Amino acid sequence: MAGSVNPARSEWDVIVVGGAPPGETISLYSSQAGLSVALVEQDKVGGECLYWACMPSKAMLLPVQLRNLAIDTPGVRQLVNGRRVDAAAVLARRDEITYHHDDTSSVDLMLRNDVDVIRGRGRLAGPRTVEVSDDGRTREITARRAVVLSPGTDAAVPPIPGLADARPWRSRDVTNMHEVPRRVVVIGGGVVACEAATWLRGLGVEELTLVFPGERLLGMKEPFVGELVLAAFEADGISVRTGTPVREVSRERVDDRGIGRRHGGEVTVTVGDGERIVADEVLVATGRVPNSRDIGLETVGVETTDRGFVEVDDHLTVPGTDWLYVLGDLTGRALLTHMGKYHARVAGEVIAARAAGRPLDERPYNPYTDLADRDGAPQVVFCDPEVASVGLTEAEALDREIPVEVVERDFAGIDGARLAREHYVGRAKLVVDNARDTLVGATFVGPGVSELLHAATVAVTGKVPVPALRHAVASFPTISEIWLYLLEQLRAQRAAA
Ligand SMILES: Cc1cc2nc3c(=O)[nH]c(=O)nc-3n(C[C@H](O)[C@H](O)[C@H](O)COP(=O)(O)OP(=O)(O)OC[C@H]3O[C@@H](n4cnc5c(N)ncnc54)[C@H](O)[C@@H]3O)c2cc1C
Ligand SMILES: NC(=O)c1ccc[n+]([C@@H]2O[C@H](COP(=O)([O-])OP(=O)(O)OC[C@H]3O[C@@H](n4cnc5c(N)ncnc54)[C@H](O)[C@@H]3O)[C@@H](O)[C@H]2O)c1
Repeated sequence: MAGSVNPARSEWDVIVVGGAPPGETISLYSSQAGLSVALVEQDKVGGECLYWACMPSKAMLLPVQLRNLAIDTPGVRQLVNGRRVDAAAVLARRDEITYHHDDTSSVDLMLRNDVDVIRGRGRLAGPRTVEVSDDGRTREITARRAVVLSPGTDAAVPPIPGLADARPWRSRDVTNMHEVPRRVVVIGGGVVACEAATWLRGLGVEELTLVFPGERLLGMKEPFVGELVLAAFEADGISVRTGTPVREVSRERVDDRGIGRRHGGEVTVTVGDGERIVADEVLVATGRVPNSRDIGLETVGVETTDRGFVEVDDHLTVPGTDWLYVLGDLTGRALLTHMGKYHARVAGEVIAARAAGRPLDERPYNPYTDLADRDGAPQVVFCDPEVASVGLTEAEALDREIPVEVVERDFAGIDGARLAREHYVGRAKLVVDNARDTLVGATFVGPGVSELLHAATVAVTGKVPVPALRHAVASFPTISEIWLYLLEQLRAQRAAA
């Protein structure tokens, strides 16, 4: 069996299945707590995030944002002279960011921290038991304290006639593309679709169409988000077909030359009332399927939800057990790397406490309880303009019967925004729980707003009273002064009420 572990060894305190950042984090936490740990990874330590998702996508998005900033900045615009980014240079840098898919440094980090790395496919084979298969060989290993599952998700391919047979690009292809097709149709209007559209167009796709049945781009966010992103996409020459179902996909010549290379000849995507869009590649970006099939859940009597996720309690423990933990996307809570790493820190504390026989205390903000998912996870969508949000939207707060007051305004008149770009377009909204006078949600759209988000996350998670926020003074001239303008508007609204 490949790996760095004595093949005769068969027992550890903690066994982790899946080596993306959540799996790495809990391995380090458990090892630092003095527990012996084996991390089982079937592919590369670093996982989807490092090689196929967050990191390669951001490596392509940041140069595109920078180029857009340049063409909106007199004095720098002239240097760019209308050109798009140098795709070959951006893709080369992307490959450096993903370490050319070499996981040596991630494995070394584990080994330096006394985490044993076992290469192979892990599968539960009964309580505290994991079967690992690699290269046709299988062995069973056992955990004295905990088994942790973090096997993530895969891209969904909806049952649209002809789609699967056309071998569409999926998220791994578009994040690891080696060729820039001239014409692309993106099926979907969510996070992957919006980010991918930004870098596809930025890297030189000439005809780009997004198609999906929903009303708005990023439909789960505040309504103004989709409107502003749509306007920016259309201004950049991207065609967006909202409210448009995809009927059929066909491709005469299928020739899958591997991830990130064209998978065949022309593709025809039939949409709406029969309109046919012809492209060189079609990308499917319609959500994720959890990797819960064939990980042996049935051997310990655990069922998945209808969508294939595994429900856990707020200690990230599978109910009815004190040894089986689930982290990251497989929980279905928030499909985000930072939330998976947060799960790992919470579960890491729980495992260490249980191993030491310490009770899990129930005080507010104790380290053993996942609070952040309940209040709404922070997320940045790195299209241009960026979208940054945390907590509940107004609609979600109303659904929870929270007495809501909202304040919403654009960035006009804010000197930091005038300085940031010649034509800064952005908008922000705070959702306030009127009874408690604390924020329950915040959304920002605009260039550079990702850096505004953590202040909002602190305010929401810390339940900072609005009167206290008034004393948190934003520096001049930054775009953070949006906070000042929103709070002043709230004050005026209240005075007028
Ligand atoms: C295109 C794209 C961009 C994204 N960008 C961002 C972003 O900017 N920020 C953000 O927060 N989130 C982003 N996400 C989401 C983020 O990638 C996921 O939330 C995160 O990777 C989830 O971590 P995970 O541990 O649950 O699973 P994964 O990252 O999917 O990792 C699972 C690991 O487990 C391994 N594995 C699976 N089954 C087994 C098994 N049976 N045995 C052994 N090993 C196994 C896999 O090989 C893999 O290494 C993005 C997602 C996509 C698709
Ligand atoms: N920056 C980030 O934080 C980041 C970036 C990328 C992905 N992610 C994570 O990855 C997850 C998956 O992203 P995603 O964009 O694949 O899913 P999503 O849930 O964000 O969006 C799915 C989109 O597909 C559309 N859709 C669904 N079925 C369809 C069909 N049959 N035909 C056409 N359109 C259809 C939906 O209307 C929606 O617009 C997200 O939950 C997100 O948390 C995060």
